Amino acid sequence: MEIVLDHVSYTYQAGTPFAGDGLRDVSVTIPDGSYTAIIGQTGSGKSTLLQHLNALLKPTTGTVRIGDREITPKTSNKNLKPLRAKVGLVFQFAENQLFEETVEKDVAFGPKNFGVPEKEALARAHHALDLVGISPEYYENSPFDLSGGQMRRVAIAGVLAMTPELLILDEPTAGLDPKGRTELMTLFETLHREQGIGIVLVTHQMEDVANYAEFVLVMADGHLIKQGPPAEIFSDPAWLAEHHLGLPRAAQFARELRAKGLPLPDIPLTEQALAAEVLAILRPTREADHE
Ligand SMILES: Nc1ncnc2c1ncn2[C@@H]1O[C@H](COP(=O)(O)OP(=O)(O)OP(=O)(O)O)[C@@H](O)[C@H]1O
Repeated sequence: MEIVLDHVSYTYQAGTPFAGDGLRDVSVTIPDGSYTAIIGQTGSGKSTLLQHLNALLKPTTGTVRIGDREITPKTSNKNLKPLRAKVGLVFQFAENQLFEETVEKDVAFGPKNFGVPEKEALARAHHALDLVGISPEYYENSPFDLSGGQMRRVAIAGVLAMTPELLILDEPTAGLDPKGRTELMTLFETLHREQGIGIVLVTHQMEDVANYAEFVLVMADGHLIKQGPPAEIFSDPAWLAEHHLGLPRAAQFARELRAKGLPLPDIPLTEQALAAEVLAILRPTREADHE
């Protein structure tokens, strides 16, 4: 599902002395089925932008088109439910939204609330739990007895049980350990690749941008200040630093190696790509040593 923002601005508490701009004149297209990352320093408008992608917030001015639905400042809140099922939003610390007595009930709640018959809702819940790696032995447990990482997975299963076309993720791995982070990011990548689910990811982790995103939006002070593929976004470290952003570790390391004289042809963004480039340089040298 394509999403198009056309000159969208959003003001929190508009018309009060506490009014503050969340978004300022943002125009952007998020292509159908893409994997898009949104980066920017704290308070730059990333979460505000995300909430426009499933009409949780409506623009103060401008329009948002989500698939074939147009959302304007005047759009009524009625009939937005089907849209929110198609565009699943995983909030920061999603586990805080768990509330049911059992894991199974929590995940089935969304589809049931949407009028899906009990049996099908449970089948969807089981499928979603399987996708996130929660095995049947946990179905009858209270979600609150699980580990933090498992709770997060159950909350994500709740969103997946709605069979969304697009998954919006607000720092989904915040607070998880490295193994939990990798597992979740791999899950999203698999959903994207194998099921064609579009992903919009807000992250402060430049490695995740380099490893997974096809397209990047950079926010600053409510404005969209740059957009493009990761290689383009990460091509100017000085510009990134100006906006309190950094390079992925592999790119930083590659620059240091190059400064020390290693003739790297490109600045790779991922550890895998860096390893391949370094090996390609070392291999002929090693072969020569053996002759
Ligand atoms: N509920 C609110 N009421 C008033 N102002 C808000 C509210 N939520 C956000 N803002 C303001 O809107 C601007 C954008 O905030 P937003 O949360 O979208 O930024 P962000 O880039 O997601 O930040 P972070 O990385 O910390 O999550 C900030 O100036 C923020 O203070």
